[in-house]
Amino acid sequence: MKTFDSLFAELTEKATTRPAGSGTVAELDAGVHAIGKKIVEEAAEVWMAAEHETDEAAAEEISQLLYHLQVLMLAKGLTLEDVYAHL
Ligand SMILES: N=c1c2ncn([C@@H]3O[C@H](COP(=O)(O)OP(=O)(O)OP(=O)(O)O)[C@@H](O)[C@H]3O)c2ncn1[C@@H]1O[C@H](COP(=O)(O)O)[C@@H](O)[C@H]1O
Repeated sequence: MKTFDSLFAELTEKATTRPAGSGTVAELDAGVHAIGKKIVEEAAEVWMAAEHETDEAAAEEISQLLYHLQVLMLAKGLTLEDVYAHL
């Protein structure tokens, strides 16, 4: 099973090697403004799923929000340590 750290390592590799067809590369190319909008959209989906859908649906939406947060971290050049320092 993937973890937050292993996904970040995978996305870091994608950002470096830029394989064709990678959604991560496309999102990084779209820029911080577009990624930020995606985060807001996914956060709303997390909220709605938590209130009105199953626990599984909420967990899936949370995973998507975590993914987009990681893409934003990469776009900004932030590391896991930069974020963990504030936990
Ligand atoms: N975990 C994720 C992940 N979570 C969410 N997403 C993206 O976020 C979108 C969220 O989907 P929604 O359900 O909100 O649907 P949507 O709003 O219609 O989606 P879009 O129209 O924006 O594509 C998905 O379509 C994916 O593009 C993800 N994209 C990739 N990953 C993982 O990231 C890794 C690298 O992926 P690639 O860069 O695509 O190779 C792989 O391990 C993937 O499993």
